[in-house]
Amino acid sequence: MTAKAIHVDGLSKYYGDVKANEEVSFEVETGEIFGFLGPNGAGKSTTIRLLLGFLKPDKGDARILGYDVTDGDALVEAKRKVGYVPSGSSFHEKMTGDAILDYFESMRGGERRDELADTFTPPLGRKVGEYSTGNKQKLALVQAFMHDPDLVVMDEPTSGLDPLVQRRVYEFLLDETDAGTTVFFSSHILSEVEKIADRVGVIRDGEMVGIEDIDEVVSMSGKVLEIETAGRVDTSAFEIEGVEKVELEEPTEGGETRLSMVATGNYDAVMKRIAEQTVVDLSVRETTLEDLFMHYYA
Ligand SMILES: Nc1ncnc2c1ncn2[C@@H]1O[C@H](COP(=O)(O)OP(=O)(O)OP(=O)(O)O)[C@@H](O)[C@H]1O
Repeated sequence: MTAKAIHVDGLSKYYGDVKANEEVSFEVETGEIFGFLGPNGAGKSTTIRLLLGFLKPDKGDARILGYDVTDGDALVEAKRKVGYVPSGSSFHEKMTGDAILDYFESMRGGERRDELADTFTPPLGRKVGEYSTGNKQKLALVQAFMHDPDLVVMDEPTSGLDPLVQRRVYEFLLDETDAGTTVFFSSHILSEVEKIADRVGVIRDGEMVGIEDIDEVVSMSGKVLEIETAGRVDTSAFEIEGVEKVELEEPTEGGETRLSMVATGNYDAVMKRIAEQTVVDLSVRETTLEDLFMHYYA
């Protein structure tokens, strides 16, 4: 049986009294994009640093590409096949981008260096101290992929990038995973995870609170309906099978009532019930990870 790209079982890490990770378990399949989602301080960077062997776990197992990250020799082997984009890359400020890439190339190869420099265009001839945050991030991406790794672990990879470059990164990652590379990335941006990930793990207070398939999340959660009606409506009007989270705002001074709900099917019954009202405004949208996020964090 081939090893999972990432295998984490019961991983726990404490900084003194501070719980950073507790009993975190998940697996990432080869070729998938796994989004690791949570707000600031949830424990994402700690998991990533444990995965790359920068920190030792207090408890639990972590394997990347089948290699035990707590075994020094295995970790060295693994790192030849793994790329890493740290959070807020901290390259040596006095070195040029080219010199930094030379250094990484000497350690583990760089057969894709030129191609990636063309894709992300960091100003390689300049010293990193003169780089903008976005340029540092571009250099980090070239560095992480230039040895053609099997697995790339990224801590908030698109922070500091403008929307156009972000899009280029998303397209690049999707192409890479089509070609068999596995991508694990952390984010606190829900729309980003939703755009590119196959699955998402949600971390809260150091604990994994949910692992969901993106397609299932979207199809399971149905449509969000927001309605504004003239006059009062009671939430009981929408006590219909397949309608959930009916919320009512206080009527405005003009007497309009705003209602929102999530419909997971049975749309005909919902629409008929809506048609009984005097509808001033109506919007329908797919549920997003934002809604999922609220589900876990509310
Ligand atoms: N070196 C450290 N010493 C003490 N506490 C730490 C240390 N590093 C992280 N923590 C704490 O551990 C918890 C998890 O932090 P971590 O950086 O892993 O979260 P994160 O989800 O990556 O957050 P962010 O999105 O802000 O980077 C937080 O409470 C944080 O304050």
